[in-house]
Amino acid sequence: MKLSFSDPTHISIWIRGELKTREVKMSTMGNSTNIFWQESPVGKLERQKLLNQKGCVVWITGLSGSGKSTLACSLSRELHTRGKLSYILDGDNVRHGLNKDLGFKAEDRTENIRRVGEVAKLFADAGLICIASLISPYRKDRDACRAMLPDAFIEVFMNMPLALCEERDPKGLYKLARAGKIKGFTGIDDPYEPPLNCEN
Ligand SMILES: Nc1ncnc2c1ncn2[C@@H]1O[C@H](COP(=O)(O)OS(=O)(=O)O)[C@@H](OP(=O)(O)O)[C@H]1O
Ligand SMILES: Nc1ncnc2c1ncn2[C@@H]1O[C@H](COP(=O)(O)OP(=O)(O)O)[C@@H](O)[C@H]1O
Repeated sequence: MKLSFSDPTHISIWIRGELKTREVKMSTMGNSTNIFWQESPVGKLERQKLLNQKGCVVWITGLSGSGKSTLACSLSRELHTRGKLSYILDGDNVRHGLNKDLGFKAEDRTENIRRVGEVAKLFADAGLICIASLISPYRKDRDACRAMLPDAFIEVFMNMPLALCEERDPKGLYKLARAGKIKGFTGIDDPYEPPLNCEN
């Protein structure tokens, strides 16, 4: 609970039954000016203890049809069976809500990955095992997510040949892309950059 704000550079808050004074710095982040970091009274370690697990992000990347969602679902089910709390952020699903304003041009994909990376970071901070399954075709975008989560980012590459993914084509999208009815489809006329430092 915030108690006083008389000095603009310090606030007093109760943390675990103790009144502490914390320095707060006013900052500018992107277009957000005059903002302060609000400390939480419950710390990350306390959340980990409550949940009996450590938060992290399992980032599954690969071509459409490579098996990302299938693996995400099996992993989540297995973790649940073992009493571990997880949550899946699937590209298709996130594009139904948070990222429905984004398409598939390069800058939109980059923004898609950035937002999912930020959300995944919050889930991991909350103590969950966050499973992100997105094509995430550009190495620099995945690496930016890794940089946000030191020691808590597990990158899993679904290393399936394009020919196999295309043969599976469960949504018929490769067929449409080959027919020129979808432009900029990953693996066909948009690049996929495989990881250089994945964990699998
Ligand atoms: N142009 C193009 N390229 C690739 N994929 C396309 C495209 N258009 C639609 N889709 C469908 O969108 C799903 C991928 O969304 P993602 O958010 O994972 O993509 S990305 O990470 O931003 O590249 C992807 O889902 P998955 O097949 O599960 O990978 C497709 O169903
Ligand atoms: N290990 C696997 N072996 C054979 N088929 C698989 C395997 N994993 C997924 N599939 C199948 O491949 C297709 C694409 O899987 P999916 O998980 O939807 O891929 P993605 O999420 O990468 O688009 C689905 O029909 C799925 O049943």
